[in-house]
Amino acid sequence: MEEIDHLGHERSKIEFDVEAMKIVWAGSQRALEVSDRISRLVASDPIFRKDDRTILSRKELFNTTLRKSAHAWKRIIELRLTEEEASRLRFYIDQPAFMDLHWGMFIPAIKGQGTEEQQKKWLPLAYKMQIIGCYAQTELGHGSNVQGLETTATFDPKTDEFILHSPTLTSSKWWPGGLGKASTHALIYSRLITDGQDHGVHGFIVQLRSLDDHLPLPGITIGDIGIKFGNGAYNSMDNGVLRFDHVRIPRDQMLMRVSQVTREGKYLQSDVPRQLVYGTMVYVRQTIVSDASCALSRAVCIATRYSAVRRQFGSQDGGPETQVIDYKTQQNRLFPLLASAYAYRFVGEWLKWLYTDVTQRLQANDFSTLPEAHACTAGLKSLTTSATADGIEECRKLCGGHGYLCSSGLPELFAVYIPACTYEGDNIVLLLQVSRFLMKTVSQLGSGIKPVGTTAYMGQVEHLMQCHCDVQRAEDWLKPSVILAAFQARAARMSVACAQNLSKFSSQEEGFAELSADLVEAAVAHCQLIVVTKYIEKLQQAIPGKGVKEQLAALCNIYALSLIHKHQGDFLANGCITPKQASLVNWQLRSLYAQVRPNVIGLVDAFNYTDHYLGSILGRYDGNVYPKLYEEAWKDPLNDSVVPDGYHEFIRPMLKQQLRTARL
Ligand SMILES: CCCCC/C=C/C(=O)SCCNC(=O)CCNC(=O)[C@H](O)C(C)(C)COP(=O)(O)OP(=O)(O)OC[C@H]1O[C@@H](n2cnc3c(N)ncnc32)[C@H](O)[C@@H]1OP(=O)(O)O
Ligand SMILES: Cc1cc2nc3c(=O)[nH]c(=O)nc-3n(C[C@H](O)[C@H](O)[C@H](O)COP(=O)(O)OP(=O)(O)OC[C@H]3O[C@@H](n4cnc5c(N)ncnc54)[C@H](O)[C@@H]3O)c2cc1C
Repeated sequence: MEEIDHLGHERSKIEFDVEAMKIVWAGSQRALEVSDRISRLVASDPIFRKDDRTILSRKELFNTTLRKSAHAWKRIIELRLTEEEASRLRFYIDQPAFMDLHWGMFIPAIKGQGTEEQQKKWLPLAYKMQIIGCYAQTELGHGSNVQGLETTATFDPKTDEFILHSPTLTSSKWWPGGLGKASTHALIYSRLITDGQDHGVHGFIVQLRSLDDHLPLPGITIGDIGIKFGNGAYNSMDNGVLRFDHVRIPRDQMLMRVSQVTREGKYLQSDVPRQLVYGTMVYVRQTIVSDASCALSRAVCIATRYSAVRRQFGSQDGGPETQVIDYKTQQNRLFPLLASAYAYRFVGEWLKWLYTDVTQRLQANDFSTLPEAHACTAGLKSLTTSATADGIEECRKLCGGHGYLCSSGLPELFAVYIPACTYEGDNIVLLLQVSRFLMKTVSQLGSGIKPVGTTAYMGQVEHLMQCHCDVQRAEDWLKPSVILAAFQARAARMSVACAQNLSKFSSQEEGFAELSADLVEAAVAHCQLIVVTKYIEKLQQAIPGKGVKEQLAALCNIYALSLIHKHQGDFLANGCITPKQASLVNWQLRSLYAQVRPNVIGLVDAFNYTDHYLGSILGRYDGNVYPKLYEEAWKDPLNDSVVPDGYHEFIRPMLKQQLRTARL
């Protein structure tokens, strides 16, 4: 039977080159080719099916994680996939698994904090999957406060070993992904004690389970922490609990790039900053920003396609009803999310560059950009994950009732995504780190230290404190210089106001505690400025393809102006814009929505997601929603029998009881 493209009419209206946009989204022609090939490979392999996830029991679900991971590894070897291809393969399999932590944290931690010798010993084993590693930092009692961790690693000079111990219940490691059932090894973050002295938290490679029978090694208690939010979803991951009872490991299993313990038990601190022990978190936070663009684009793709298929009200003379995507309220909720997905893509690309740059500098013992890298990764991780989590939920609502069905793909996406607001640093805790960095920058303004990088705008603080927004007509809001000036003035004024208020407290600490809500808002304003700036810089590059740059520019304006609208309280209260200018923002937004409306299906097609990856009937490429929803309903196990199990036990006696009561 010939397949009908129910979105064909929409696709015929597209005014730009979708294939060229796919390259922009993927990052390069080669990245697109890899992504396209690997996503199809996954989609065509029955072992990677995922449509049954929500009805599997926890054990069955975890079993599919093991099966999929083993099969993926087999395919990686058979097809001799590169590291990039293998990482795309895991991405498109789209099932949280211990492998994510092995490749995403265990290996990067050894690379970042291990000496050359340690890397030579451990990395080949990890690359060949001869050991499986996880990242065990968080404890039952402490997650955000890393300095509060309680696990101890006490050096025993007699045997040249560390003794790992969990002295309290709250020191139990709690949460690490892959720890519960799969990992053989872990990177354990624990307090280093030598000669009775506590040197704070350091990383140690510890074997947890036998490589022969997978049983925990002596002194180790280990298990899964239990079922988490949402059916299926993150429950494919074995987040674990772990306790040590005086477990001994050789001295050379402490990661020694930042500091060392000698054979004699002497603690040596090299001249690299101690914060490098936190380096893996910086690396992962950077990847989480790009991941946010993936999760948000996925939800937006589903909501956009479905909004073009769905019709409700507005039928005249028997004609078709209105596509819900044509309601201005739908556009006002959906199009800023589409724009955010693109914005996060570009800021994610830039952050990757920043991270590579800081890593190269660190190799050369240049630590000058580390504080900025920490602030940017922490802040952008926080900003993008919070907005993405909210955005996925908004997309569910944009799909009306059907969005609540698991077959829409949105409930599972939401459940899997939301912990991103918590893991790798609670979003508020991370924003407070950004505000600390901003307050330091403001305090140094008069000292001759010139702010650089993402805080360079603070160098013009005097101008930014009193400048006026140059908007007379709605179209003036399309000028990048006008948008940037407004965002810079808002960010600078909010930071300066916080700094001035902080100075009224007797101690910095007390001021920070009291003003933390304002400080968080100032940090958000700064991070939004970074995203807007990086998007505008992206548009200054050559971008080939008919109409591609125009669409990206329209989305950039939607991103920036919808933020001004949403946060107009900030912009107005700080005098960055006038009420008249705020209302012109809305006029301009409506006109931008009209400009992108014919192109939105093309803009989500450019994500190049297969139906398998999207995992959504509402978001199907062909828009054939209703027959497939109808078909899917019958697959539910409840429909295996016409009369439900339990009818004779529960329903029938109740009905008969009612009959008797009615007769009385
Ligand atoms: C593949 C995805 C799957 C994800 C699976 C999830 C995995 C995980 O969740 S792993 C566990 C992640 N845990 C966290 O993210 C914990 C969050 N907490 C922290 O990162 C830190 O404890 C802190 C940053 C919130 C505070 O650290 P603390 O040592 O108490 O630092 P201070 O606030 O006193 O700051 C001291 C100084 O250090 C700077 N700094 C802090 N972190 C970093 C860093 N990562 N890199 C560079 N610099 C850092 C901080 O800015 C301070 O600087 P100064 O103000 O100049 O003194
Ligand atoms: C799905 C998932 C996977 C995870 N995977 C791993 C893993 O692989 N390895 C690992 O080590 N850990 C992992 N974690 C743990 C994770 O990193 C921590 O949960 C996270 O860092 C938050 O710490 P917490 O749980 O201690 O939160 P808490 O700090 O207890 O936060 C509770 C509340 O207190 C607030 N709060 C805390 N401190 C402050 C402050 N100073 N000022 C203002 N408000 C504050 C927070 O904003 C939050 O609202 C995972 C967590 C989850 C949910």
